[in-house]
Amino acid sequence: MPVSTSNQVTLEKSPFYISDPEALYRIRAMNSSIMVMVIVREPITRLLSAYSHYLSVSRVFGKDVDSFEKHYIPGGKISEHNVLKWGNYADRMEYVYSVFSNNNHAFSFLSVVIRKQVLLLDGDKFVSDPLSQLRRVERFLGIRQYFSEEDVYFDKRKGFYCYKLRDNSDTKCMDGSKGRHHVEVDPDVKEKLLNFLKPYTNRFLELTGEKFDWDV
Ligand SMILES: Nc1ncnc2c1ncn2[C@@H]1O[C@H](COP(=O)(O)OS(=O)(=O)O)[C@@H](OP(=O)(O)O)[C@H]1O
Repeated sequence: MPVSTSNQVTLEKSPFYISDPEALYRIRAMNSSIMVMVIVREPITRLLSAYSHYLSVSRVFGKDVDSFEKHYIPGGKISEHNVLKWGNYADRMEYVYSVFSNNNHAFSFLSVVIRKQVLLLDGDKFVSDPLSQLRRVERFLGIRQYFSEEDVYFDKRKGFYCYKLRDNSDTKCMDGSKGRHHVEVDPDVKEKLLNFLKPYTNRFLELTGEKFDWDV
């Protein structure tokens, strides 16, 4: 974690914090006022993202790769392990809320916990309208509004928004491991996965009280 002074806010990120309950308890023990931001994506997009990661890692190690369908639905039967590992946020949010509410009745205190210490960001909006989510981050952290239309532009080559540096005319996009190509998914396969995930997705929406522009 970078060193910071008392008038600075330190940010630290890892995709593993919310999936590892032990890490969450250790974070809370270190500083119980820590604020947690979780970026969430539409369930199929999340599975596609995890699949793109699996493809690139497998290629580095020269391993054979399964198709998207075979990876998540081997032999026509959904791989609960693979799908739930990458597509189920309900369990993870339950950990986050229970650790940060510091009591055995996490859910009666949920609204307070969400408002004060846990922010859910919409990862799909982060792609289409990054400023909307950056504003939410600024408000949540209680820092002055910094980002504006001047700071971002849509980079046609990257296919994503990129950043304009303020101190010179340079630009910065996220590196090649961010915004990887997503394979096309057969609509029937998509429907099968969404149906399987439906109870988990509904539980997640109920748990968080958030609204997303997804098909559930
Ligand atoms: N501006 C911009 N440029 C590139 N990528 C963008 C951008 N905004 C959001 N995204 C989405 O961020 C996804 C990668 O996020 P993370 O780095 O948090 O994921 S992880 O830490 O690697 O798990 C990445 O997911 P994948 O497309 O699956 O790679 C992107 O969809």
